[in-house]
Amino acid sequence: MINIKQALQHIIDHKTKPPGSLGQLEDIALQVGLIQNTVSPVIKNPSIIVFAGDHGIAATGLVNPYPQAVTAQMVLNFVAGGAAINVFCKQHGLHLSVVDAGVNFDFEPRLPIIHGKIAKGTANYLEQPAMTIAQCEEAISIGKLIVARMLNNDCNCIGFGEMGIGNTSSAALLMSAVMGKPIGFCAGRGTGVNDEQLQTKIETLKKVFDLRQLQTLANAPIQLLATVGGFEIAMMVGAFVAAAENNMIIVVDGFITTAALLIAQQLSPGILQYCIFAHQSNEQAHAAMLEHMEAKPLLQLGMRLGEGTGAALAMPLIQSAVNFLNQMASFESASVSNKEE
Ligand SMILES: O=C(O)c1ccc[n+]([C@@H]2O[C@H](COP(=O)([O-])O)[C@@H](O)[C@H]2O)c1
Ligand SMILES: Cc1cc2nc[nH]c2cc1C
Repeated sequence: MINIKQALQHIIDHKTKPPGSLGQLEDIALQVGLIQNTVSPVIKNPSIIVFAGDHGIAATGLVNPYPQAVTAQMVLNFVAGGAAINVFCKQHGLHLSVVDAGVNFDFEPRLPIIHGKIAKGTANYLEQPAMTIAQCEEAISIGKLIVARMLNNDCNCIGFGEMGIGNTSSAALLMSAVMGKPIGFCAGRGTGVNDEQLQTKIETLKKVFDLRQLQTLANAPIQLLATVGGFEIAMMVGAFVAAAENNMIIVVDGFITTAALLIAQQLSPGILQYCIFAHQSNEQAHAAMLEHMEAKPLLQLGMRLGEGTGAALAMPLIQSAVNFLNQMASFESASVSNKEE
């Protein structure tokens, strides 16, 4: 008896092309077939979710060049359809959901956003843990519920994105603790700090790392997340876990999203088999984080925007992988001569 993996590989290898000539698209076709346990997978209602949240540290101005208020302003921009992610979703026919995971702003209830606010931003982790364990667990639960709702709407492929001024700092701290790499290696320019601001960011985050004893939390994902994470990151962690539990395709965006996945991986060790890595962000430590996960990102466009923009751009490639698997002729069906085997 051949198993599903062998069956998929056989079909891929007998399409009218030299073996391996569709490169990474062949890996994606195999992976999606395995996720769905079928030789004819389908992508249904591909969607992007952008989780937004504010960070207490951002109000200090020590780690981020843009003011905290930009998080809420960008959420309103998402709602108005004016952000990069809106443009790409429209172009590629993707459904877009925007989640208020914890933005420091009172959005009108009638706005078309998912109101999942845990609090109006995290606490400043220079002073106290970013959130309580209860808040962290609540965020994870809401993330799971959001994915359950997408599943009910017949979606089986989600691109995960985020928006949160200051969240490259959370991501760097999570990376540093989980991967055991120094803060100076994990912290990057985010939205665009200059050399002097980068030094201040690194010094600040080093202080946080020591103060919060993050080296002791490398294998305590919930505590680590509560100590230096963000509400949008925690909600994304829950969403990742639920998506894997439900055999959905997880499309991972940039630096912050991948940091959330580092935590999700600790909670759900098999999660990577459901993950497709959309792109390598220009945030300098993203490459090392991807390497740590043995991930091969589809795109490298020098992007570092977030919002799920890389995930949105990767969706048509994933669709192409599924389409070639389902629609391309085989050597046999097209009567094309194959190499002698
Ligand atoms: O996705 C990425 O790789 C990425 C890299 C750098 C910055 N960002 C975005 O920029 C914001 C965080 O940057 P910062 O400098 O405020 O920490 C947040 O809204 C992210 O979506 C995103
Ligand atoms: C303008 C702006 C847009 C963003 N989108 C995601 N992060 C962002 C950060 C800024 C500053």
